[in-house]
This record gives sequence, structure tokens and C-alpha cells, in this order.
Amino acid sequence: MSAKYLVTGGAGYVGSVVAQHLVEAGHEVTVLDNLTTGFREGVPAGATFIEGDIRDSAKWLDSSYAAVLHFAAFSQVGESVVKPEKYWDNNVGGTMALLAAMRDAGVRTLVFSSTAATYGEPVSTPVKETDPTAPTSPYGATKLAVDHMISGEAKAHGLGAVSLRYFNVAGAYRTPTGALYGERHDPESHLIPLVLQVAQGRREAISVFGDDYDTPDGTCVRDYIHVADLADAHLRALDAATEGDHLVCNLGNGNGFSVRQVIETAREVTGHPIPEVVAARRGGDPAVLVASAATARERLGWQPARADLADIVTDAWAFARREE
Ligand SMILES: O=c1ccn([C@@H]2O[C@H](COP(=O)(O)OP(=O)(O)O[C@H]3O[C@H](CO)[C@H](O)[C@H](O)[C@H]3O)[C@@H](O)[C@H]2O)c(=O)[nH]1
Repeated sequence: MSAKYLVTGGAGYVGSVVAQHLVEAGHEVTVLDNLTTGFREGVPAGATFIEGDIRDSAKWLDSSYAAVLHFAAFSQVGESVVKPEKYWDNNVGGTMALLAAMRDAGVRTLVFSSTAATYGEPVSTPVKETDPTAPTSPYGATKLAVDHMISGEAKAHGLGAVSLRYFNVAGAYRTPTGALYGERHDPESHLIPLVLQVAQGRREAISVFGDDYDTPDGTCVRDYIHVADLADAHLRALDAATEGDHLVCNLGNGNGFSVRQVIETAREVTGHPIPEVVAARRGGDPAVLVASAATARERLGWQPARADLADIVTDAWAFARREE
């Protein structure tokens, strides 16, 4: 059945892919984005676009919306360490305003973009939702604070909410009409897009942040999940949201790949040698972050369709070369 959804941050990487999936499923979609980090061209054709801030959500939200999917946030771990106030103000202050607007408008379903960064240094692998949350960055702390706010809203005011804790989102999504949605930050900060910039000759080498971790090859291990698999989980979460309940689900494939394995895969996919240099560890990086997605499987009936790292890198490579 077709419904109307507000997608905050729907001009960003994950938000735009989810908005596109909603449009393809026949829903009516409004994207709210202030374009601070998002791109106008990320808003899917077929969605209504509002250039505005989540703090002003009350201007646009009304009872015609079936749910809100909330992506709008700052999301750079490193930046959050040097500018924590920016993160608390936008991620927490902005969400508080959004929740108030939802309450006033009577919109009682929310899917929230949470993160593995809420856990901090994992106590065991793979990470379960019941594991302790001890974020090592203000970014993770703000996302965890929002998760707590949402739990309160569910208990006190009957919100039906699902928080999806993403591990490392990667890859790109090609729509049925051939448009490509991918990962793009300015300046670029994430491993796979940076590695692919080296393959394109836009950078000389990739810096490996630390090769003395307690992992098989000494480099950090992460769980890379395809952005289209992630989008699928959001549509399922809309169906799973239950009034008065806050469900938290990790989203990852449960497979860890080291930084060196990612670089090697990119060499195979691109046919480029991709030189690497070892650099100092980056602050706040856990050695291993791999998800247990058992809850998402059980509660959302979710299953990744593109778990192969080479497929993920191949799609990211197509996006990197989109203008060649
Ligand atoms: O030039 C680079 C860039 C990254 N890395 C390494 O590659 C791995 C992946 O780094 P990314 O920056 O691509 O991703 P993160 O694991 O830091 O970040 C992801 O996980 C975080 C939680 O820890 C947040 O949720 C964040 O938004 C999300 O992108 C890390 O070990 C990082 O140290 C390098 O070696 N060189």
C-alpha cells in the first residue's frame, strides 16, 4: 500500500538510496535536507524536495505522513572529536525538534539511522545489540543519546521506532533507469572511496592507518555492508515498527575484512596497483568491528543480497567513474 514518508537527510548517501527505494516501491516521498553535506542531485526524481533544517520540521510535518525516516546528521568521527558542540547541536538538538514536531503532528512511526559507533570498543565479536554501549567519539555519543531519546518517546508517548545501527556502509546503487547513487564526502574521508581515488590517479597512495593492531594482518577489520542491502532493511523496519516499542538492530554482513584486504580487492576490481603507505593509527578506531545481525534477520526478516566485498567495491568503482 502506498504511503507518504518524510526522509530527513535524503540528499545524503544513505538517505538518498533509501528515498529512491521508497519511490520505486510506489510511495510518496518528501526529502527534507539543508544541503550542508548532501547534494541536490541526490534527491530522487519523483520525490518532493524541501531545502530546510530538521529544527524547523514542524513547518512541514502533518498527519498525512505515515512515518519519518531520519538520516539528517553530521557523521564524521574525526571531526566530532574536534568540534563536539557541532554534533550535539545538530544531531541531538535537531532530533529533539523533529521528535516534538512528530508528536504534535501525530506522526507515530520513526526509522532512525544509528551506528556501530554507539558501542565504542567492542567487548566481544560479533557485536550484539545487548552489548555495552560506550562510544569513543562525540559522534557515537550523540547517536546513542538520540537512541535513548527515542526509547523515552516510545515509552512515554507511544512512538513506534526502529534504530538501525549501521556498520561500514559502502557500494553504490544503480536504479532501474540507470541513475547511480554513491558515497561522496567533501573532503573524502572513507576508506573505499579513497582507495578508488588512488586507482583513478587522483591520489598517489592510500594511507593505511596503523598496521600494528591485534588482527591477522595488523590492520583494522570492518564489516562492509552494501548500501542497497541497508536500504532494504529500512523498508522492512517501517513494517516492523510497533507502537510503544523501540527496536534496535545492527546491520552488517557478519564478515570482517581488513584494510589491506579492502585494498587488495580494489586492486583486483580496478586492475590498478594502488600503492599503499603505512601511517599512524587514527584516533578512536576500534581494531575490529563486526556485526551480529541476528536481530535484523529475526525481527525484520532481513538478509543481505550483496555481501560479497568484490561486488560492493565493483559498484563503488562504477560510481567513482560515473563522469569519465
Ligand atoms: O585513508 C584511510 C581511511 C580509512 N582507513 C581505515 O579504514 C577503516 C574504515 O574507515 P572508514 O573511515 O571508511 O570507516 P569507519 O570505520 O571509520 O567509519 C564507519 O564506522 C563508524 C563507527 O565506528 C561510523 O559509524 C562512521 O560513520 C562509519 O563511516 C578504518 O580502520 C580506518 O582507520 C585507512 O586506513 N585509511
